[in-house]
Amino acid sequence: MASCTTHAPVSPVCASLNMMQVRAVITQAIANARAALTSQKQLNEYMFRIGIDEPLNMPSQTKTYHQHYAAFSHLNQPAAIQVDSGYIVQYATEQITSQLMIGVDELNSCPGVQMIWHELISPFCIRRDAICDVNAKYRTIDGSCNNLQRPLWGRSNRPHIRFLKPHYMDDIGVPRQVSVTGEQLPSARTVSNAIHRQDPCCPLKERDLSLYVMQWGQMLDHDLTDTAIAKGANDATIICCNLTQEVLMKRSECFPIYIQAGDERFKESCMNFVRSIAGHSDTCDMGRRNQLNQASSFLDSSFLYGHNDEDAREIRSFRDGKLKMTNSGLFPAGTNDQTNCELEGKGDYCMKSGDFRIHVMPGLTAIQVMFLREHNRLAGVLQQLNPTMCDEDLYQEARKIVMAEVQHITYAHWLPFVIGERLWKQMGLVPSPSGFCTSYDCDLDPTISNVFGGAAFRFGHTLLQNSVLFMKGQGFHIRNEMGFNRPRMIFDDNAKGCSYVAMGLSVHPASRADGQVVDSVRNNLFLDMNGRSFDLISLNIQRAREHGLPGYNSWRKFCGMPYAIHFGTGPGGLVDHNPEDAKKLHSIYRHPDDIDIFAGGLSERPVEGGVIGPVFSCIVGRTFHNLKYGDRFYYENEDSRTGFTLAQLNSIKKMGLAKLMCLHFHTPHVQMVPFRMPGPTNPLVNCAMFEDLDFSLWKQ
Ligand code: HEM
Ligand SMILES: [Ca+2]
Repeated sequence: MASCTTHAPVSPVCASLNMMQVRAVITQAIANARAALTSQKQLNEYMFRIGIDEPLNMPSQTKTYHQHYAAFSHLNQPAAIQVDSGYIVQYATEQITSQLMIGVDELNSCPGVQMIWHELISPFCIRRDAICDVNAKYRTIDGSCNNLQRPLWGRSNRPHIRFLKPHYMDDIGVPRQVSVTGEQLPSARTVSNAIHRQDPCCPLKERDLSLYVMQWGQMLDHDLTDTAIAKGANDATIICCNLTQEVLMKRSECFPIYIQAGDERFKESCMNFVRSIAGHSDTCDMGRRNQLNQASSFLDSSFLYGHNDEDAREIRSFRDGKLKMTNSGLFPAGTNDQTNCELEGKGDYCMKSGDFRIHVMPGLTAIQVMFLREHNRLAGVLQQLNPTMCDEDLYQEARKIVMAEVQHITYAHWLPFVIGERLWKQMGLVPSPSGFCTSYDCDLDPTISNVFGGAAFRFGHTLLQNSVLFMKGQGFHIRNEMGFNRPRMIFDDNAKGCSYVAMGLSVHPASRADGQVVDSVRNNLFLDMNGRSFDLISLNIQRAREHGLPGYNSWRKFCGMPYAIHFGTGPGGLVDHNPEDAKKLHSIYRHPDDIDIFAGGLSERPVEGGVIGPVFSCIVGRTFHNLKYGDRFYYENEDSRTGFTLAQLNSIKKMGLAKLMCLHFHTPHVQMVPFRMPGPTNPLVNCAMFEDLDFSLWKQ
């Protein structure tokens, strides 16, 4: 008689395994991983003690370029506690697969192996979980419980998702370093020099787009991604250069960038590069290395409100629904961190906002301040209308409106300039002109993908100019190097500096999106008093390799485009590149399969009306699709508990960046579309002409 229970057939590999032996191998691998972790920590402490690793510096000291980098790449507490478990899971996975000589996917398909693994790893595993209030009216801070069936989707401090299986040399976690021909890949710096060097003449301007397109992009990036990077003892910067080969081999988080002799900028042969920490899955499965995103994946203005509860609490005033704000309308100093910026003048301090990277460029600080002011304005008006509303409700309602404004400006106004109108429409990203447009699909995972943060959304680096346009008086240019992590410009003239920086963005053309990147970040990133600096583009290329991101050709296939089998621009080749760029790629790569995703993607011809090429547009478009359709709180969704009323929504849809600039940057007029340069088709308009929200609709 046939049995009613059906068992999945056990694969021949699983059936051939001796479970006693498997248990012994796993036990030993975990023990080895723990021992390796201990010796890593001892080595880190030693390197710190003997002064090789660089400590976080004191506020009064001038920063080195490493300390500037450290000020930008912060490890949050909720990520820091996962470092050890991530290390153990990854190290043990490597050992088990090599000992048993069986691939990780096959091992994971054996129920017996899985059972033993989970039993033995559980004491070292930090399992993630979330308890949801299904009736909650508002988003959580960390993004948990957005999807009520999968409450962890999109939460902060989880690994990225992968659109494609990673490409590691050992299939588990060793970065790609070898060409498909078997030779070494060109160094990331060599690629940067060959493909991304700025034409010495001048960064040509991008059509008529203003630098606001760039700045809005970085703000979005800081809403969506913040990859955790490994730190040494006491949060020191791990140093990977000038070490003996023996020590370097022992520092598993090191992946330094080799610089060829005769480099146009760097005399030394090594650029420091530290790997992102290994993050494990929610249940600590055996698996390939993946990286942790400290940001909440949703487009939820977490750059302002914080990606975790601790940060969110620190920036709230807990009075009248407002965020903490100084009399000059700036963020106040954090309670215990003055290391994330460089103090240059009397009264300078490092501001505390929802995202740690607020100071990296003054334009970013200004746009964050704009939303701080907007939040407090909204909370104030809501309180006037509804005097009995408590702090919590005022905070949440104001936050809900700010999040909707950011989503609206992003989807309705910013995206078409980036991915072009055709794709914007094709991918269903256009908000409806008025009314609801409910689009929620609970099966869509909105978690940010590795390739988005690790490569595609870094496209903004090509839009940068070499200077900040400071609109004090007639306005003047200040080199970017004077602005990295330095809030001085913002504090200038009793904090009016913030408006001078912000207004400069709207009248400063973006650099052309041609794959070339200005020297201020490609040669002089975080330039310090010793004349030392980084190349941001080398970091991007190396980062993608160390995250295991497959090469450009694999992403062409992912996007439904034909593989390039030669370096020509005709059929079967690099059909989305100009001949000069294809030639540059040919000059350094041995095979089209070797082309790094950042280099290949950024050097594509932009799609019509956009600033990025077809591959990056496909990845960015798909991400914003997931962020719209996979977000239960997306602003256009009709939901009587969590959404807006029809009239409120229509009022929000009339808001734009121009109005926000008028409200918060002391200006009498702004051009219609601040993402474009002012001109005959985009004239300056008196601020009184821009509509504000109809607040009567929020009277309860
Ligand atoms: C304003 C000047 C900017 C500076 C100084 C800057 C600097 C940096 C640095 C130092 C990193 C980390 C590199 C690494 O080690 O992997 C980074 C990452 C990144 N940048 Fe920029 N950036 C700027 C503008 C932008 C813009 C305009 C965009 C997008 C439109 C952007 C998107 C990104 C993304 C997506 C990442 C990866 C973030 C993560 O996953 O942690 N950046 N940037
Ligand atoms: Ca977010």
